[in-house]
Amino acid sequence: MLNKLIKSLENAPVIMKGDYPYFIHPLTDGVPELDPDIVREAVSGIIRIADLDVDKIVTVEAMGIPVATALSLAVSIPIVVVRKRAYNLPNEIVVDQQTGYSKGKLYINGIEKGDRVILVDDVISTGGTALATLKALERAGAVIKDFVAVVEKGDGAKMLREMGYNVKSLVKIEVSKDGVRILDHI
Ligand SMILES: O=P(O)(O)OC[C@H]1O[C@H](OP(=O)(O)OP(=O)(O)O)[C@H](O)[C@@H]1O
Ligand code: HPA
Repeated sequence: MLNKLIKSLENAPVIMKGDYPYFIHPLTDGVPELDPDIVREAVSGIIRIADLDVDKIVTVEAMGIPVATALSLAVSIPIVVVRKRAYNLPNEIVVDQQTGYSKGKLYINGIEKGDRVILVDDVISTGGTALATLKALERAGAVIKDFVAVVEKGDGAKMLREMGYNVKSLVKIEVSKDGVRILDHI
């Protein structure tokens, strides 16, 4: 079911960002080109495992957007994009984001108290982005029904599960300077 996604992950090049082994893949980088079949596989997988009894799909710019958009089209649920720039609207929520290779701020608008949401992202790695986003969603009063990452790399998902969050993924991988290894998939 995830044939093309898995094959493409196995063949993904890895570059070092300092000490951080970074895999480059069409779904997580838009590079070199994103085969629509891979997006379809990801969306079918999410629909298979996710709780989609929600009012809004939340994703994080930039590379959560392609998969969240395709999911939104398939299930007719609107998207809220967590942005990396301020709009200074009333009630905008600002949180710090840290990944394995970058630091910044995330800005959340468009979540009302009581909104039932699913968070969808292309990758979870250190869990820094997801944790910041989940905290912001809690501050906004959202009911977080589910969180699905297409690719799970490293220990971030485990950390969030230990904190009590419901974290799902389609493919679990190990990344080293020598390449990507598939550990598990749905
Ligand atoms: O679990 P973490 O270590 O936080 O990594 C996961 C995040 O990293 C990537 O985003 P990035 O901030 O690189 O931005 P991009 O989507 O614009 O590439 C990815 O889209 C996730 O949001
Ligand atoms: O290694 C990675 N590759 C692509 N996107 C990512 N987001 C976090 N880590 C990675």
